[in-house]
Amino acid sequence: MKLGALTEGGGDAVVTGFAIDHRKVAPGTIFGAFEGARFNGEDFIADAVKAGAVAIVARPSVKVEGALHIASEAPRETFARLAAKFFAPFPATAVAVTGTNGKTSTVEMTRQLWRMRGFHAASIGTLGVTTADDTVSTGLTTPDIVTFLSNVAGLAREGVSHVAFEASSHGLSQYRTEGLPVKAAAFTNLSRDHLDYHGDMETYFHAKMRLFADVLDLDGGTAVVWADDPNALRIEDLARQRGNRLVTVGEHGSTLRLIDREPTLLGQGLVIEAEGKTHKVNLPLIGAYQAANALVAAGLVIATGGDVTQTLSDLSRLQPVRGRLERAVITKVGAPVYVDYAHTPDALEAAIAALKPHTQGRLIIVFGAGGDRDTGKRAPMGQAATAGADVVIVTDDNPRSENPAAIRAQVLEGAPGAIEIGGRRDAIKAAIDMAESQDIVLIAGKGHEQGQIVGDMVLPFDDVTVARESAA
Ligand SMILES: CC(=O)N[C@H]1[C@@H](OP(=O)(O)OP(=O)(O)OC[C@H]2O[C@@H](n3ccc(=O)[nH]c3=O)[C@H](O)[C@@H]2O)O[C@H](CO)[C@@H](O)[C@@H]1O[C@H](C)C(=O)N[C@@H](C)C(=O)N[C@H](CCC(=O)O)C(=O)O
Ligand SMILES: Nc1ncnc2c1ncn2[C@@H]1O[C@H](COP(=O)(O)OP(=O)(O)OP(=O)(O)O)[C@@H](O)[C@H]1O
Ligand SMILES: N[C@H](CCC[C@H](N)C(=O)O)C(=O)O
Ligand SMILES: [Mg+2]
Repeated sequence: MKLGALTEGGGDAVVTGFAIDHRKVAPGTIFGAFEGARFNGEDFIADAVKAGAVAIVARPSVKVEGALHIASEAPRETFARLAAKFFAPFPATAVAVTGTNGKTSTVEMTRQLWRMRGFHAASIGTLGVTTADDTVSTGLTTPDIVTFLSNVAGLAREGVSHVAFEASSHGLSQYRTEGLPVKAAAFTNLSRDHLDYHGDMETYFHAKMRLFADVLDLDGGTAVVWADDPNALRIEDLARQRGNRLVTVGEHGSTLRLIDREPTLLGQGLVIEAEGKTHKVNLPLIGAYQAANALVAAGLVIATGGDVTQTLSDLSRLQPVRGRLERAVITKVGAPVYVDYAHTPDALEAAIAALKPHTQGRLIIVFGAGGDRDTGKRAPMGQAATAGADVVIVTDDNPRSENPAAIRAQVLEGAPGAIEIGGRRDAIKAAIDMAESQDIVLIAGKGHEQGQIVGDMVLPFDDVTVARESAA
């Protein structure tokens, strides 16, 4: 592609790719120079030009020599728009999910529901890029803009027509998922997380709102809203103002109204009112939170043309999502051990509430909090665990650069009297050894993760495997 086809005054120079890291610049690359949290990309402009960059997207005040300066007050946004032109075409149907908890589950369920209708579908998020054939990890929930757009374009080349992606608040505030038409955008919920990055809840909420204010298609786009969240009305108002269609789901929903939910042995029976009819669904997953995510996923499928009755009936064939209330093993005495990715106070509450109706004895929880992330959520996580579980074991999550004992102490502030066992393997073993036949063990915080981040090292660690080894 010629630079002139992307931007005015670009001329005949050939564009070969896009990069936001100067170390990835090759001859013909357009380099995006952004101010970040740790570095200022503008410091690497000269190096990028030396490496062959043909154009630099940067603020107007910045000096660029030897390449075209594409000046913009919002360089991340401009870069995303140009990169999207370069990487297009994309799958015809793209939808995005934001919210504090439930994004991964919802995009995965959406992918499954589309697949049941015979579409070539994919999802992108914390679990990586998932298609019917495999899952490829990207490292982040919302990859950087170049990885994201090239992945989505690659999916289109493979014949994928439907893609559902997670839009994390970090990703939204850094314009990591812009540029492709988004036909429907979903909001799952808002609760405390990531205040280390966003500062306060209102700023955090506004980062998420960007999905509905800027990213969702203006023409014909649909906002899908979990109507039982206290912030739902703010999203609904915005969607109405912009003239977007609305699909609302939940007890307060009007498109899919949840009338009843009864836990069964292996799942739950849902009664849903839609289009004036009552539908009964046997969802093969436990927990109110999984019902919520399944309904949001159904909302996205309906928003992109799915038939209401068919979509609701397909919910009974959903497969579990990796690391979300995944039953890892049943101990020798008969206690089931679940692994869940709850790493916020609200998620812990939801995971505990999901297991409570299935527990005849005690609920034993093992969890910790990640290092180098929101420290203010630690004590509330301790509180949520103590309020809901009968036995609380506080252990390590991913300490990263922090002192693990100090993280545990902050969690324990909210969980006085809890048992403290630093090593995650020892903690899981202790919980499993302690469990009697009627008890349930919940190992929370790491879900599908395959490693424990300690300092700069990633040590192999999988909660499911460790639980199985401990129960053997
Ligand atoms: C805080 C945060 O989100 N940081 C991400 C962000 O960094 P940043 O823009 O602040 O970048 P920076 O490192 O300060 O560098 C500034 C610019 O200089 C460039 N650079 C930097 C160094 C160099 O030698 N050359 C160079 O060109 C960088 O590529 C960047 O464009 O952009 C980088 C490139 O895409 C990401 O790698 C980085 O993720 C870090 C590693 C991270 O840990 N992110 C986590 C917190 C995150 O994003 N998490 C969310 C999860 C949320 C959820 O699911 O709840 C996610 O979406 O994964
Ligand atoms: N709708 C929900 N309401 C409350 N808690 C939920 C909900 N969905 C999921 N959770 C909790 O959050 C955990 C993470 O779920 P999931 O991975 O789907 O969320 P996510 O938004 O993708 O998280 P992340 O921000 O880490 O990417 C689950 O294991 C569960 O404990
Ligand atoms: N996407 C989440 C993952 C948290 C997982 C937890 N195990 C931790 O390390 O804190 C985040 O970046 O906050
Ligand atoms: Mg996720």
